[in-house]
Parts: sequence; C-alpha cells; structure tokens
Amino acid sequence: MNIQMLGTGSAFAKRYYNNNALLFSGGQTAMLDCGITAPLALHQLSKTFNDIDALVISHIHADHVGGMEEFAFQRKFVYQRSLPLFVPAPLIEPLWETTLKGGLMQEDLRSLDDYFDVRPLQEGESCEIIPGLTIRPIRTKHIAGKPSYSYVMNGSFFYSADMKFDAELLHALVAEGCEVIFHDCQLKPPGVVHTTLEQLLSLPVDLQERIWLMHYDDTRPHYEGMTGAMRFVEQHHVYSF
Ligand SMILES: Nc1ccn([C@@H]2O[C@@H]3COP(=O)(O)O[C@H]3[C@H]2O)c(=O)n1
Ligand SMILES: [Zn+2]
Ligand SMILES: [Zn+2]
Repeated sequence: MNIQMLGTGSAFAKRYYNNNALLFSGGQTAMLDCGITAPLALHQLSKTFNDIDALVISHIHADHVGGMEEFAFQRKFVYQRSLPLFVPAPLIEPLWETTLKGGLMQEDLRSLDDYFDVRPLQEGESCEIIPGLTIRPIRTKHIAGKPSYSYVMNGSFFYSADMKFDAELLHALVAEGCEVIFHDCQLKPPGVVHTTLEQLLSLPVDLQERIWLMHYDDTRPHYEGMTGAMRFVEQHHVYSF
C-alpha cells in the first residue's frame, strides 16, 4: 500500500492543508477524509474527483468532511459516476442530517444514498475498500458525544485521524503487528481533544520509531529536531508500507 497526504495540517493550519490522505493499492485510489482543502489539494496534484475509487471518513469535523459536498456534486453531475463511501455505521445518519443535507438536499435527491454508494463499516471488522487494501475501524476518543474512528490498514498500518492520547492502544497495536503509525500531533499542550507531542514523547523509543506525526499546526518549523525518534509526515510525499 502507498499513502500520500493531501495535507498534513491541523484544523486551523494555513500552511499544510487539512489532514487528508490518498491510499493506493491494486491500481486504485481511495481517499481517507475529504476536508475543506481537499478539492484544491487534489487539483494541485493534477487529479480530479473522478480519479478516486472509494472514500473513507473518520469523523464529522470540517477538516475531515468539509469537501464532501463538492465531491458529491462533481460525481453526480460532472462525472455521473457512483462513489463507494465507506463510513462507520454510527456516522451515517449524522453525516447526512447534520453536515451534508443543507447543501445536497433537493426535491429528487433526499438522502446520502442518492449521492453515494454507502458501505457501512462495523467497528473491529475488516473491509476491503480497494483491491489489496483492507481497513478496520477502531472507535477512539476525540470529543465527548462525537463518534470518531481510527483505522488499521492491512493489519500493519495505523492511522489515528483525530484522537486523544491512548498509550495502551498503541502498545496493543504494536503487539498485534502494527509496524507503522501515522498519529495526529498537537505540538503545544494542552491536548484537550488531540494527542500532544509531549505525550507521544513519553512513549518508549522503539514505539516512537514507528510513529510519524501529522495533523500539526503552522508552528511545525519550530519543532524540527524536537520530536524524539518520531518523524513528521510530509504533504505530497508518497510513502510505501
Ligand atoms: N471541544 C472542542 C472542539 C473542537 N476544538 C477545536 O476545533 C477543531 C476541530 O477540528 P479538530 O481537528 O478535531 O481539532 C479541533 C480543535 O482544534 C476544540 O479545541 N475543542
Ligand atoms: Zn482534525
Ligand atoms: Zn476532529
């Protein structure tokens, strides 16, 4: 599997774009989260929404779903091609009712199914989203009352999306075979809804060596050389795992 970040920034970052990813496997492309900056980020990679074969969503914050209205409209009216939307079951109703309905609702198009080929994901169950790429959602802590999911891919790659620090989970993932971890990282404490750099630095070095930092704010240049054995994920770089 290859992964290329459309952006690596926090929700309010202006230099790094929203923390969204492209996943490549078996000749197909999946997008993991589609935030406000995703349409421009795709364009800057000379890609269009027609180049995407599947969309996966982690949770309903605009830096992760704010580009979905354009995605839906373009696939429906420009490319006239359906899009498999892999979404944890508890997010399906709020994704439509609280996020997309306002822009997408019209007389003849009244539900998420009218725009997407909705494929519900169940927590803990693996699902192949494009050839050779399976994802397994894990519900992780982010904000009270707001379901949020991280993903294990092909059993060996963990993508946190947005989550509070959970050392126990990280250790358990490594024990079950996770080799690489892309983790959100709030550079400056307190980490009320995210994991802070300080918390990640408390992990043993052999675990830090597996961790790549993403979802960081515009102050990242001040933290070069201050991340222990952890590396920053770079926007647009293609990583093979
Ligand atoms: N209870 C909350 C809710 C949100 N936030 C901030 O808003 C951002 C929304 O996107 P995010 O990437 O989850 O990061 C959240 C916090 O910066 C926050 O700090 N506290
Ligand atoms: Zn976020
Ligand atoms: Zn969030």
